[in-house]
Parts: sequence; C-alpha cells; structure tokens
Amino acid sequence: MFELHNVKYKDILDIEKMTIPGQKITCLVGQSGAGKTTLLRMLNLMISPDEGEIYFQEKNLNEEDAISHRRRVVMAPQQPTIFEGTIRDNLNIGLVFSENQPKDDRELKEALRIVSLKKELDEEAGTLSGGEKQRLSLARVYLMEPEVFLLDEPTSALDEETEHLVMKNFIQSAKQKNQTVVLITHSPQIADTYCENKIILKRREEGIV
Ligand SMILES: Nc1ncnc2c1ncn2[C@@H]1O[C@H](COP(=O)(O)OP(=O)(O)OP(=O)(O)O)[C@@H](O)[C@H]1O
Repeated sequence: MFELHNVKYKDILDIEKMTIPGQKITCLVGQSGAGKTTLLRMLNLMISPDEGEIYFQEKNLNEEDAISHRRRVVMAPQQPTIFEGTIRDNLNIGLVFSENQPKDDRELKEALRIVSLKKELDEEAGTLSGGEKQRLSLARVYLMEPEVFLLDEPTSALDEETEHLVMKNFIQSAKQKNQTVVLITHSPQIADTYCENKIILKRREEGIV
C-alpha cells in the first residue's frame, strides 16, 4: 500500500526501504524521538521528504493532491483536537471539513460504542476528561471511513482494560471494512495482541531497522 524508497527528512528519518501492507494492522514502534510521528505526517502529506520517494497504491505521493489524499488516508493526532460544541458537533466536524455529509445519530452512537465512550450526543465536549477526548477524536476519524487510518498513540491516556476494549472494537471494524491501520504504540501488549506487522524505528544515530 505504501512503499518508501531512500526517504530522508532533516536529520530525523533515513529509510532505505519500507513497505506498509494494505488491509493489515501495522504497528510503528520505537523510542521517543525516533521519528514515528514524523513518518505518519509524511504518509498523510502534511510534510514531504527532503529526498526519496513515497508511493501510495503505486502512485508517487508528490503527484497527489493533499486534500483528496487526506480523505483516503486519515490521521488521528497524538493530542486530540476538541472543538467548541457538543459531542455530536465534534463527531461530525471531520466529515464537514472533508466536505462529506454529516452522519445521523444512529451512526454517531455506533461510533461512540466502538470507542467505548458512554456519553450523550448532546453533551458539551469541552468538559470531557483527557481519555474521553482521545476516544472522541478516534470516533471522529472512524466516522470518516477512510481506506487508511494513521493513529498516533490513540489510546495512550486510557487505562489498560479500556485501551484493549477500544483497540479490539476498532480493529475488528477496520478488518470487516478491509481498512488499513498504521498504529504508533508504546505498549508491547497492544503491539503483540493486535499487530500483524511490526516496524521498529530507531533513532537516526543508531540506524533504522
Ligand atoms: N518539523 C520539525 N523540525 C525539526 N525537528 C523536528 C520536526 N518535527 C519533529 N522534529 C524532531 O524530530 C524528532 C522525532 O520526532 P517525532 O515526533 O517524529 O518522534 P516520535 O518517534 O513520534 O516520538 P514520541 O514517541 O515521543 O511521540 C524529535 O527529536 C523532534 O523534536
């Protein structure tokens, strides 16, 4: 699905060759500062490599339109962005920004179920806890139904039990819809339980595996 060749970015990334397969769960692991977030931002066309090529479905990413690429490949950032308004508004805002139709309440409730967030759609989002905001942000990208989810530590603020519940539901749904997931995680348990493919990034001075 993604193929990287001789990709270099500042003194952060130097990747000779990397393949991220489609319709699989790939985990991106490695030390803090190894460049995991930087790599996801590249796959989402928020930044471009200084050197080298990235192919998505055999097409060179530098020929792709960033806006239409981001409809197919959606990133959930490490720090959730919460907007003023209700949970309903916050769920639909990803669809509105990407010029898609908002979803009805039944679909929004299903998204909350997937991420184990037991809240009413009319509640204000601003008062949610950090872990609840993280799940709301994950539900927002779930609703966008992209081909690829790029998830940057999506459950880092959750207790272990909730983390497993959310990952299990989310990944089960992604598998049913033949979606691809690229997941950054610091949890060896999450990586061992859910990942079909593991990529280890090492800090630049130590080389990349
Ligand atoms: N635009 C930028 N310009 C310069 N340096 C940057 C830029 N973006 C990130 N960095 C640096 O690149 C390194 C890798 O950052 P990145 O956030 O990709 O790491 P990470 O592996 O995701 O880390 P963590 O696990 O802590 O989230 C860090 O040292 C960071 O400070």
